[in-house]
Amino acid sequence: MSSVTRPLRKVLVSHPSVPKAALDLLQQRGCETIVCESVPPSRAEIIRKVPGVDAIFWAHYQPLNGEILDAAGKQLKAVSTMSSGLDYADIAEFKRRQVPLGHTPGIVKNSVADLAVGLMISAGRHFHAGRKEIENSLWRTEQIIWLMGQEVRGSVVGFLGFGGVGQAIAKRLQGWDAAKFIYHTRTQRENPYGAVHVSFAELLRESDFLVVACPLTPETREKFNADAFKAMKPNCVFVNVGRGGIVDQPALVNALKTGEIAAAGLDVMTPEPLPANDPLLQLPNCVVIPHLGTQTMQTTIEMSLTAANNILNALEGKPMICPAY
Ligand SMILES: O=C(O)C(=O)CO
Repeated sequence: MSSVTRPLRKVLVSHPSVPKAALDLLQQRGCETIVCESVPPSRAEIIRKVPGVDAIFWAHYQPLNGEILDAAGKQLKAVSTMSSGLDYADIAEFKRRQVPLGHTPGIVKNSVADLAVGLMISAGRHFHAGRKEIENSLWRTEQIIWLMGQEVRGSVVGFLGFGGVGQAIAKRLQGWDAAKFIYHTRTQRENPYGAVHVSFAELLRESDFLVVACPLTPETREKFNADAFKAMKPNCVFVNVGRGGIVDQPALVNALKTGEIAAAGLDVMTPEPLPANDPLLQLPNCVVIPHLGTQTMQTTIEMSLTAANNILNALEGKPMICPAY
């Protein structure tokens, strides 16, 4: 009996640190992986290596657009990112050319939600300001009222966006005795957490913690502007694990300086990387971390496997696990 060997399908992998598990999976399922070596990824290297590939494993946050699709060629059958957010991808261009595009939202929600809860507590209880007081020999043992924070117990926890990440945060906060969960999204979301759909104005007015857990879109860009911060409670702890562009950052700096809000915890900001002399870093009431949402090996490996499976499914004519459109 003669066996027919399928030609190897070529997959360009845009970064050399993609977990081996994903490369092994692609190779075991009949793909040749062409791995770009440059760190940070070099567009020139990608453009040089991408012509003629069947699929692209896009493992970094540079623009993923018509330029890359043109360089790849018309035989391209699948692209998957290794991220939840797709603000750097020209989805309209993928739709127009009917190139399947995948991403990894379901996986990231757990590690991002863990981090969001960490930011709620570290910002709400003044970890950064407290550390600075120690460094400046200003630990006030003589004071009773000093670095007073916001507890989750009895608080209204509000969410802009209540998809996978927002609901994973609410799940983690079950049992923390929040007064209620409220959220603002375009449409109401059935949810087991008793979270109530409210207008954006109510979200601003009522939240003691306000967590941004939505993607950056034309609708959400700079949604948190000077007017929004003015409408928030002075004790409000603002947390952003969505995207920096959802916030007018100078307005946030002003709100934190003037006490319009109490504190902020940011995993995302503008720009990334944030320059070491950025005003955000001067604020004692702002916890800033360098976009660590998915920085655990467990989640990174799972994201890479989901991206590989998105690609394999599309190459085998099946729907992607997490299609972007
Ligand atoms: O997966 C993403 O898009 C993230 O930004 C996780 O933090």
